[in-house]
Amino acid sequence: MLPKINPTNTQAWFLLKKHYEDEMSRKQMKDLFASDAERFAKFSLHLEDILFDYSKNMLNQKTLQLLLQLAGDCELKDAIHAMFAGIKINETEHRSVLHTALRNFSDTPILVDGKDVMPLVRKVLAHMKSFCDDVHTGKWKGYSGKKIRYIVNIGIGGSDLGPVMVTEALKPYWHEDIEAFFVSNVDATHITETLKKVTPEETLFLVASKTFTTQETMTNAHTARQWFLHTAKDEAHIAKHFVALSTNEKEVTQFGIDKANMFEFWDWVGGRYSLWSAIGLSIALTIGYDNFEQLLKGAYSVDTHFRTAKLEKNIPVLMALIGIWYTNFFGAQSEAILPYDQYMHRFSAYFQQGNMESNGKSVDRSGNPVNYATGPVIWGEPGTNGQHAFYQLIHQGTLLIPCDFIAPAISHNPVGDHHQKLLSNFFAQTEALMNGKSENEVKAELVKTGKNEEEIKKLCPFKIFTGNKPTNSILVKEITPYSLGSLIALYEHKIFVQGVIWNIFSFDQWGVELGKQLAGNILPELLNNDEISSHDSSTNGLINAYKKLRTPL
Ligand SMILES: O=P(O)(O)OC[C@H]1O[C@](O)(CO)[C@@H](O)[C@@H]1O
Repeated sequence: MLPKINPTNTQAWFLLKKHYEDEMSRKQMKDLFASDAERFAKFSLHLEDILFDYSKNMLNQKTLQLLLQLAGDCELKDAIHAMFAGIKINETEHRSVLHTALRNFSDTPILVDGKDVMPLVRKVLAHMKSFCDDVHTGKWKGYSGKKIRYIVNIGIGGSDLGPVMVTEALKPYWHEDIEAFFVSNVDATHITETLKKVTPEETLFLVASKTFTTQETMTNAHTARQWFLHTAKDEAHIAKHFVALSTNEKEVTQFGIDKANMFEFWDWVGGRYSLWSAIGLSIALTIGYDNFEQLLKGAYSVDTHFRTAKLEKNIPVLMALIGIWYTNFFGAQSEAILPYDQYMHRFSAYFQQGNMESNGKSVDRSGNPVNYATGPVIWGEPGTNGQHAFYQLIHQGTLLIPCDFIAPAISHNPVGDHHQKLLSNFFAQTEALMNGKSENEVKAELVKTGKNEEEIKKLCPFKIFTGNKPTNSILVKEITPYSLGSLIALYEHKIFVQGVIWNIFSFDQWGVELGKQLAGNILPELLNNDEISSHDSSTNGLINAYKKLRTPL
């Protein structure tokens, strides 16, 4: 069990508030740099090929010491131990939280209800490996004897976003004979457009759903099945073209997928933490099993760091505490994740679910409403595109938006000076966000352009940058399966630490249920043209207008 401590009742919270009000709310980050030549060395950490620079934040040693005290007051170390030990910290669903077991390369057993889960984990990994080998070598053939060329993963949320993000981020590692597609939206356009690109004889559908009851996934899977049978005719051929990645054997067999073609995982794997499980089969098929294993190993290395490093040297802990500092003391409401790597273009979308489904909660672990802010809005786009879209607001808007900048030192596409240009923008942005541009600097610049005094006075306010905008910089040698695994695990553990301190349950997602329930009520109402009056006037009005509009002219 996790402790039930209201963080605002801790001594650390009180001291942090005072520290913010008396000291840090008035500090300029550039002064912190000017007064300490060692600031970068003091506030940055290395973990293998990853450099985490958190020096461009509104913090000093005292801030860190108080944030670490907060972690102590909220019994973070015990919570970390509880998660890794398989204690049922997902209390509202009475489940362990063990995505870390899926990438546990040690010999340590991990017990759930007194039973070691590691033999099961290894068994499924071995099944995934032999299946990948069979598909890649052509031993596994489609019904007409052709090799599998296309993988279509049908899933949504965690059963889609993780595999999409990882396969996109690792495109340079794709198996040369395999092309992967991902279908998630219940909008028929998604499956229709995908099916145009593949052939029934050469396609393997992976129906990825923890529950195997998710409306979007089941609808798309049935449509794919029909499309397949339209050409293949014989239902017996389904066994060669449909496999299931799920925890729900009963539903899988009911759908018509042979138990032998089911890759199992377990209720202690959260949907948004499931890419390491059988849900990662699309990843393993696309980049090869060995690369998938490297992804797991990169995450395992971070797990070890997270479990064993002192809190003050612990990167995910620091990432989490810095986030809490801005959310709860500066009033920041969102955080941007900005990868300067085009392949990582779905990284922020992936952690949008990771963070927001985990920590978008307003009831604490005792069931009471919280009296403090919890998870912020997470968003972002790859650099440099974002610079020409929304950075204006980050630089000069009224909202404080802490940003994470992420980039590889080595590009997979070393063409001309593209990568130097890309990284010059990364470094320039974090510098500009921190330093800003003062009135004197703006005036001096305008004088140089030959503007007169009146013009300068008029223009000056618009050209000032206050600076003091916080950023973390994460530099990675190269985006490889291993380093990507590490990066993902860093963010996963950040989310965990924040949930512990905010005294919320990070591993359930009751907030997605109501919409699903109501859609279930509304769907039958859309199947006829009767006028509806059972809802509020807006919902009735919209449904009735839709029924009129859909009638062909
Ligand atoms: O894998 P499943 O059971 O289809 O669920 C898909 C997604 O739906 C949710 O349960 C709710 O959106 C997510 O947590 C999950 O990743």
